[in-house]
Amino acid sequence: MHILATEGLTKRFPTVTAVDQLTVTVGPGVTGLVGANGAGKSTLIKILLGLLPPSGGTARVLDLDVTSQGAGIRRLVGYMPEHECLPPDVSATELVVHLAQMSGLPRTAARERAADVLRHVGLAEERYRPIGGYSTGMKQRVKLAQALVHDPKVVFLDEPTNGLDPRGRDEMLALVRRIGTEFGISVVVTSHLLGELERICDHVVVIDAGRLLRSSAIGEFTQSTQTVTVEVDEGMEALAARLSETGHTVSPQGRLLVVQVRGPETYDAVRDAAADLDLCLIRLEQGRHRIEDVFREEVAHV
Ligand SMILES: Nc1ncnc2c1ncn2[C@@H]1O[C@H](COP(=O)(O)OP(=O)(O)OP(=O)(O)O)[C@@H](O)[C@H]1O
Repeated sequence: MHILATEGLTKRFPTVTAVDQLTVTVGPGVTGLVGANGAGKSTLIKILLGLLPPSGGTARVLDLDVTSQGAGIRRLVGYMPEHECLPPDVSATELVVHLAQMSGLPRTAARERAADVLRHVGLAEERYRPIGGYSTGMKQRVKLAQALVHDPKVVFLDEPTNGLDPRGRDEMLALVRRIGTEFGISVVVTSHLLGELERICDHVVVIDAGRLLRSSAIGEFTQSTQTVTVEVDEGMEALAARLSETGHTVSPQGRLLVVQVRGPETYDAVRDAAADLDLCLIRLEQGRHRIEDVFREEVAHV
């Protein structure tokens, strides 16, 4: 079953079309929703939660319609909003227990469940202190805990690494990945940093100015642009010429030669060319374009 499916989904604000004829489906697992600031990620999430009515098109989450079944969707989906929205004068425990009760759990179960999720997100003793004194990283964890407390099937995490330092980012990304793998909850996570999502997602959806740019499994993203880096002690020009003759695209980078991989035969071609030319092959290293490079190329072609 699809986690979500949209068809021609559109959201117009008075001066901007934030989501523009978006047709996309997302399956289970960890999915990254990538786009620059203002691309329409938050607007899309709010529509999917049934919090913002679309101007056109349709969207379903867990097979529920966003315009008529929003409450049903919010029972099954957890939401971590982008911006800070936490009350400063209550503790994380008080807030998360309260929200667990709001979602329908009796008090004892709510307390147990809140303690569990706060532990999972890495908030220990500090959970009893008022949130106003927390660091940004701790506040992000509280937002994540409240998204998980009603045991959702899916969570929408809007820029969970926002405002975090590099270590905080790494920890948050690892946590997001664990939610998808160990907890078995499907995740839709947004970021404007493509490199981040590459590390933790199974699937990536790229949007630009509200339009779908690409939706594919992480492997497909990088496979089509695979390269191999070759280093020889000398004779790089001759090797480059020979590989070009066999139809390969090569580009010298300093002492290295980067060859576009067309298939397994590319590795044979490099080996054979080096042997024919009697070159000493020092390095043959598989490289992949990062999603960021793929994204740049696709934007350039739009
Ligand atoms: N309530 C609103 N009224 C008018 N315009 C809005 C509203 N909400 C969003 N927008 C506009 O819609 C566009 C998409 O905004 P959105 O917040 O969805 O982007 P985003 O990809 O989440 O970016 P960011 O990460 O910066 O939040 C932007 O141009 C924004 O200014």
